[in-house]
Amino acid sequence: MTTTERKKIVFPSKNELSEAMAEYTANLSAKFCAEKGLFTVVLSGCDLISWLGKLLQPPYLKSIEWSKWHVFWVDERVCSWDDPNSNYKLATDGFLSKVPILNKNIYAIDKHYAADGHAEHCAALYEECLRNLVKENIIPICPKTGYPQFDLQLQGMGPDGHMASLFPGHPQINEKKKWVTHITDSPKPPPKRITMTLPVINSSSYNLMAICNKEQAHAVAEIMKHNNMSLPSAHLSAQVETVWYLDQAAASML
Ligand SMILES: O=C1O[C@H](COP(=O)(O)O)[C@@H](O)[C@H](O)[C@H]1O
Repeated sequence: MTTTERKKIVFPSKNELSEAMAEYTANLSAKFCAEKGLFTVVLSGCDLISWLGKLLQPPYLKSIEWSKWHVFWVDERVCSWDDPNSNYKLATDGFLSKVPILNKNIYAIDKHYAADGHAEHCAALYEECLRNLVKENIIPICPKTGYPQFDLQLQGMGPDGHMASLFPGHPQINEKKKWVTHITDSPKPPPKRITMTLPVINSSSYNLMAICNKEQAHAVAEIMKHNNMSLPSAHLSAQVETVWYLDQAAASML
């Protein structure tokens, strides 16, 4: 089953949205840890990490089985791990360093090729890492799509409608062969990035898109009201549930 239906929930503010996102993530963590003994969660960058801060508070900090988490990035900037642009650094400083997730279960971009700016190598190595985890039965292959099936992906959207590092008018959105691809001319800096491809994103069991800003309101309306498929985020779907969490500002043009 692939659900193309977009479930939408509008929250009064960022605070309520963050609380709901924490609860959603914690519930899925409990479900998947009970069912299969692990939870694969894919992070994006930018604002999302600060919203995940609620997971660092009670009851989640103690109740979540952090040692069963396996953490990935839907996209990453090709730069050194300690560069302020790095999604890995953002997540590590703001979230991962504050919870007892095992280091070996955190799957970052290759440190050296990233620091040297080799986008294509970084994408190939990240895909190889995913393929190895499939062999080790950490990530299953989705029987319906044939791509790796993560439990939960947490997405964000830019004002131009991009998600991950899939930008409007750029060819990466059409990639079907690779699991991870690269871009060297991203319209949003930095230009070199790697990104999971759309079939991998949409093979996820659950996809949660969280948006909290009026800058994104126009793109939200283009997608929700006009189904404008030229915006990459309009293509987001999932195998079980696709849910869009918006604050009032992001939903202001609906
Ligand atoms: O550049 C990126 O932007 C998107 C959207 O971020 P947002 O803060 O505008 O929601 C993000 O999801 C992605 O991971 C990041 O690399």
